[in-house]
Amino acid sequence: MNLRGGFPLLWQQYAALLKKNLMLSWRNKTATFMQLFSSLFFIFLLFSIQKAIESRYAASTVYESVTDPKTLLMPPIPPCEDKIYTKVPCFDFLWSGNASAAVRRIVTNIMTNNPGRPIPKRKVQSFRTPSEVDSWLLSNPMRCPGALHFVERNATVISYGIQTNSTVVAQRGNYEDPTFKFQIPLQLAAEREIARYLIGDPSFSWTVGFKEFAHPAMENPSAVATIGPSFFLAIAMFGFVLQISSLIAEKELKLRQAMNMMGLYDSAYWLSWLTWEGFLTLLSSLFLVLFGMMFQFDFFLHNSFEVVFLVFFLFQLNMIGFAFMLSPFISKSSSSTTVGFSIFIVGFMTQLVTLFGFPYTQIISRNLRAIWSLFPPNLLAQALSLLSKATSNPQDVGVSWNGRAKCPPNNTMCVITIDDIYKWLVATFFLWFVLAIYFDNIIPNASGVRKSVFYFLNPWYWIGKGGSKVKEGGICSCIGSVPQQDHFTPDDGDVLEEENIVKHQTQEGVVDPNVAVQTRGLAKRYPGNWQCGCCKCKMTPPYHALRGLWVNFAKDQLFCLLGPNGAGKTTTINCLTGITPVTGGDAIIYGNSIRSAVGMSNIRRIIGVCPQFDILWDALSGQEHLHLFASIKGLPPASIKSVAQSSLAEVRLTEAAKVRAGSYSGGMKRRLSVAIALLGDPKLVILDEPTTGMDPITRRHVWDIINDAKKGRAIILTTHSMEEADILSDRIGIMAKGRLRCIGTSIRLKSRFGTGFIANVSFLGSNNGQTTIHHEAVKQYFKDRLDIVPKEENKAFLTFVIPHDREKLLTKFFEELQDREKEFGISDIQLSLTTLEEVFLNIARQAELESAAAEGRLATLTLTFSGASVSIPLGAKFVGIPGTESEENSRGIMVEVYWEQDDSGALCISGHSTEIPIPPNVQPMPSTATSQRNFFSRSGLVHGVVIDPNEINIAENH
Ligand SMILES: Nc1ncnc2c1ncn2[C@@H]1O[C@H](COP(=O)(O)OP(=O)(O)OP(=O)(O)O)[C@@H](O)[C@H]1O
Repeated sequence: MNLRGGFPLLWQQYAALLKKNLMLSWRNKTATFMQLFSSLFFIFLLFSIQKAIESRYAASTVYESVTDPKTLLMPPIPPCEDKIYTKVPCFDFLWSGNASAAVRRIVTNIMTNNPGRPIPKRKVQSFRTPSEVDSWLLSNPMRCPGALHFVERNATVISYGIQTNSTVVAQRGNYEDPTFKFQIPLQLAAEREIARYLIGDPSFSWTVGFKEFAHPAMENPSAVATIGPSFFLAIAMFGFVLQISSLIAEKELKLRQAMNMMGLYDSAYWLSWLTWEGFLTLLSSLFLVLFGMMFQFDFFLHNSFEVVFLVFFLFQLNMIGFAFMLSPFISKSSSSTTVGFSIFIVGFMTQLVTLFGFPYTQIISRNLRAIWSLFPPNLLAQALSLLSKATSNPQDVGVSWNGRAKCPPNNTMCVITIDDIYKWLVATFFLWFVLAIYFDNIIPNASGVRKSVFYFLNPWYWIGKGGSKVKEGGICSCIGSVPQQDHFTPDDGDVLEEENIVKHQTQEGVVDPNVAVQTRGLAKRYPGNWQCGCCKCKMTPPYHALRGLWVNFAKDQLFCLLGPNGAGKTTTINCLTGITPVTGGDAIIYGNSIRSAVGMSNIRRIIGVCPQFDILWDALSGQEHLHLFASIKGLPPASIKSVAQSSLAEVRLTEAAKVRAGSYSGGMKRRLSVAIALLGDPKLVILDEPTTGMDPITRRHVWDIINDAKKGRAIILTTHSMEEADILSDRIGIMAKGRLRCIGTSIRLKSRFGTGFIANVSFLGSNNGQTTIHHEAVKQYFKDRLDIVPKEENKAFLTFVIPHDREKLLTKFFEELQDREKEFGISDIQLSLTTLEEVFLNIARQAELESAAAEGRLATLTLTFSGASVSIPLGAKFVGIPGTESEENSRGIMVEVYWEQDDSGALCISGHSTEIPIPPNVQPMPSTATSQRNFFSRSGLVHGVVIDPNEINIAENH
C-alpha cells in the first residue's frame, strides 16, 4: 500500500489529531462546558459584588459629580421606627430637665411643631437629669435614636445638649447617616423652640438649610478592577488545567509514544493541540465579553469590544502556552489540578501587588517591569486596571481600538498601554511555545528518553536528518563513564552458529534478501538511579537488560521470543521500535539502521507494533482509533474507511466498532491493538504478548489472523503461552537474563533441551486383578529395558519420561512392546517429545543457576534430620555437611537438595534427600562461598560443601 509522506502526511495527521481533540472535548462535556461557560458564573458574581458596592454608597453623592447641590430645609424629627435595627416600642427622643416649666413648654412645642408630623406624647420620654437618661439608655438599648438635655440657666439663657446613637449601620446594602437623619433635625427643633420661647413669639421664623459642596465624582470602586483579575484568572485556569491534564495523560498513558511509533510528526501534534485550544479559548473569551455586556458593566460597554476581547483572548491563549511549557515537567495527570491551583494562588498574590501599582510606575526600573510581565496574570491585572480606569465614571468613553496605544485620558502618566500589553502577551506566548517544544525534547519522556540539551545546535536536526538522537536518564545524568559491555560467548551451539552467521554477514557486507531484521550485538544498559534513604543517597548500578543479541529474523516467518519475566524481550522490542535508545550494537530493519534518525523514520513507516499494554483512549471507539492511526500512518484518505472496516471485521469487532474502548473487555482491547498493528500493510509486525487476556476461542481466532499475516512480512512475537509459540512460530529464541539461550524450530528445541520423550501407555478395560498384573508387567518391562519408573499412573494408563540418552534403545524397545501388546493388555501406545514448556523451564532454571553462581548468592538449607541450618550456594545439587565425619562415615554425610522456582522465577529450596555417606574419591567443588577463609557465613551459618554431581554419577557407576 502506498503511504503518504511529506507535507500531505503532515496535513493528514494534523486534521486527524484535530478531530481526535474535538471528539475528546465533545465526550468530556462537563469539562468543556466549564471551560466555555464558567465565565457566566464569575461575571454573575462580579455583578452581585458591583451591586453591593453601589448600594453601599447609594445614599452618598461621593461617586456622583455634584455641580448644583440641593438644599435640605428644616428636616423633621423622624419616627424612631425609621432607625435601622430599632426595637419597638421605641421613643422618637428622650429629654432631661423636666423640673423646669420653661423646658417642659419648649419640649411640648418641639413635639407639636415637628414639620409634617406632630409627635405624640407616648413617643417621647422625659427625665430629670442627663444621668437618668444614660441609665435608661443603658438598660434599654436600641429603643431611641437621640436625646436632648436642657438646662434653664436664667430667664434669658436656656442651654441644651444632644446625644445621638452615632453608630453607622447598614441594612441590605443601605447605609444610615445618623448625623443627617437624627442629629440635625433634633438640633434644629431644639434651637427653634428655645429661640421662640425666649423672644416670646411662637411664630418666629427659623429656617435653616443644609447644602453639600459642589464636587466632582470620585473614582467609582469597580468590581472588575478590584477583584476582576482574580476572577478572570480563575476562568482561565479551567482551560489551563484541562490542557495540562490532556497533554500529560497522553504522555503518561504512552499514547503519544504509540503515535510517534506510527510515524507521527511532532509538529502535527503540537499544532493540533494549539489550534483546538486556540479555538476553545476564542469561544470562551467571546462568551466572557458577551456575558459582561449582558450584565451591563461599564467596563464591557464603554471600552471597545475588540480591545476587551483581545485582552481576554490573548491572556487565555498565553495561559495555554504556559500550560504547554509546564507539561514536560509533570509526569502524572493527577498533579495538574495541584499545579493549576498553585499557579492560581501565586497569580492571585502577584495580581494584588500589581493592583497596588507595582511595578507599572515611572519610579520602578524597566527591567523589573519586564521580569514581572513574564507572568501572564500580572499583565491581565494591569490591563484590567487600565480599562477600568478608563470607564470609572459613567461619562467616561473608555479605550477605543484606535486609542489602545495611548494612556487613558484620566491616567496620562501610565508606563504601559493596552497595546504594549498585547505585544507582551503575544511575545511571551511564542516564548512559552518554543520553550514547551524544547523542554518536551530534553526532559525524559514516559520511557525515560530525552534528547541532548543542545540538540537544536545540530544542523542536521533542522533538515530532518539527525539531531533526534536520544539519551536516557535525567538532564544531569551525563556524569560518569559508560562501563564497557562484557562479551559473552554463547554456550549453545545453535546460538553461536547464528551469531557467527550474522557477524560474518556484517563483516563481509553480505545482504541476505531473506532477512527482514538483523540484530548486530544489540545491547541495552539502563543507567542507575539515585536512591535516597533517610540520610544518604546512593546510585544503583546500571542494569544490563540486553547483553548482545545477534539474530537474523527472516521474511515471511514468525520469530517467537520467549523468556521468563525480565529476560529482555520487551527491551529488544523497544530498541527495535526506537522507544528506547540502544547502548550497544545495532539492528538493521529492511536496510535501515535503528541508530540513524533517517533510518528510524523509514522504519516507522514499515512497522506495525502491538505493545505489551493497550495504548488506547477510553473515550474513542474502536473505529475512531483505526481511523486516527490509519491517518497517522499515512494511508490514503479514500481508503481509510474501508481499511478500518475490514480490520474491525478481521478482529471480530464490527459490532463493537462504535463502542468506546473504555467499555471494551481486556480481550477486545488486545484485538483492537492487533488490528492497529496490522494497519497499512507493514513489512515488519511486532507483537508483544498480543493474546494476553483473551478467551481460548478468541485466542485461536487471533492466531489465525497472525498466521495469515505472515505472508509477505516478518513477525516478531513475544508470549508467555508455550502453546501459542508452538503453533505460530517458525523459529523460537528463548532469552534469559538479557541473553539468547537457544534458538531453532520448536522440534529442535524440544529434542535438544527437553528431558526426552514421553511414552503414554493405555490399557484395555478388564477386571481389577488383571489390570494390576498388566501394570506391574509393563513397569517391569520399562525398568528392565530403559531403567525408568512411571512419572504418572492410574487405572487407565501409565506415563513414562524417557531421557534422551536412551534414544538409541527406543526403536527396538517399542518394536518389542508392540509385539507384546496383547500380553500386557495394552490398548494404545503414544510417543511424543517433551513440551516446549519443559524446555522453557529448563532454560530459565539454567540461567537462574548461572547467575546465582556468578553472583555467589546463598540459600539456607535446614536439615530435617538434625534441625541444623547450613548455608549453601543457590542451585547446588549435592552438599556435604561439615562436622558429620564419623568412624562409620569418614568423609561425612551429604544430601541431595531439591530446588524449585517461585512465581518470579527465583530458585528456592523445596526439600532434600535423606542423608547419604559421601562416596570416597569425591572432591568438594571450589565455590565462592566455601573458598572464603571463614568457615562461617556472615549470618553465622556453617557453609555446606558443594559436591560435583558428575563425580557422584561416576562414584555411583563404580
Ligand atoms: N527503564 C528501565 N530502567 C531500569 N531497568 C529497566 C527499565 N526497563 C526495564 N528494565 C529492566 O530490564 C529487564 C528486562 O525487562 P523487559 O521488560 O525487557 O523484560 P521482559 O522479558 O519483556 O519481561 P516480561 O515478560 O515481564 O514483559 C528487567 O529486569 C527490567 O526490570
